[in-house]
Amino acid sequence: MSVLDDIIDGVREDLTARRSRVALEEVRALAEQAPAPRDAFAALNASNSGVRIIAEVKRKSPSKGSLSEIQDPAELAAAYERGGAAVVSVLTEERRFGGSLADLDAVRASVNLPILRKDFTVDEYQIWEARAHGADLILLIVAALPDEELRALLALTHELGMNALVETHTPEEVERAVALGGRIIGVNVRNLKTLDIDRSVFGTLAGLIPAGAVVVAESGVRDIADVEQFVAEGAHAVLVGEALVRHENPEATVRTFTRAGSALHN
Ligand SMILES: O=P(O)(O)OC[C@@H](O)[C@@H](O)c1c[nH]c2ccccc12
Repeated sequence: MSVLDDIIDGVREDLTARRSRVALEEVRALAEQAPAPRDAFAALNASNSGVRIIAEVKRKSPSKGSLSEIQDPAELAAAYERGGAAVVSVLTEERRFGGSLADLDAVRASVNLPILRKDFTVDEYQIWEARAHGADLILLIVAALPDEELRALLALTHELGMNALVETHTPEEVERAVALGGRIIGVNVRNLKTLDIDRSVFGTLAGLIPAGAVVVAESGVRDIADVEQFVAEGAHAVLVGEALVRHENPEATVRTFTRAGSALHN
């Protein structure tokens, strides 16, 4: 069984437990009362300067264990916003990433930016839940689900006025993401089946994504040189977790990364 399959099994179990506490109808009612979603596509698409940074609140990971003792996700997210992040990503998966919906709530209350609820989305319940907790963008991992299910989840996302970051790792997955109508397409340079990083995957796959889509490079950014490289290879936005949560000054790091692309891009 791959790491991805294993993570998804845990996600489904946790989902069953949440669903028995809060019924889908209740979550839908909360989603309908939530303030209107922010336009994450527009936030990521503005292309007149620099690279957009999607700054992630990430406590731990299956490959590295604990990354940082994040005492206050709200304060971290506020630092990302001050540094010029375009979107804040909040990992809500609990077992492997140590996240929660409480982290999402804390971040929603502290920033004005669009928020990505970063989780292994396998069920429409999670999309209603994301909206109920104020998220504007959700993650759909192409490797995790067959096309019919992805299509239904993407349709619900758009119906609720949200956007999806459609994540790929192979040329076939990019083809599927494009055929499904993904407007924000991510290339994760980490293979979720093995957890190995291969930064060269980004350049190979970015060229397969048609104009009009927002192209996001995900994972493996260590420093400004990595950001520059992804931008030179066609990234409009770069999603960064570990390098920010480990840094003593996340605000300054986001600011530096944001400027990294401006000389190169268009
Ligand atoms: O910490 P990093 O290497 O900067 O990576 C961030 C982000 O890309 C990574 O957290 C991620 C990308 N796709 C995912 C899917 C699920 C969970 C996590 C992820």
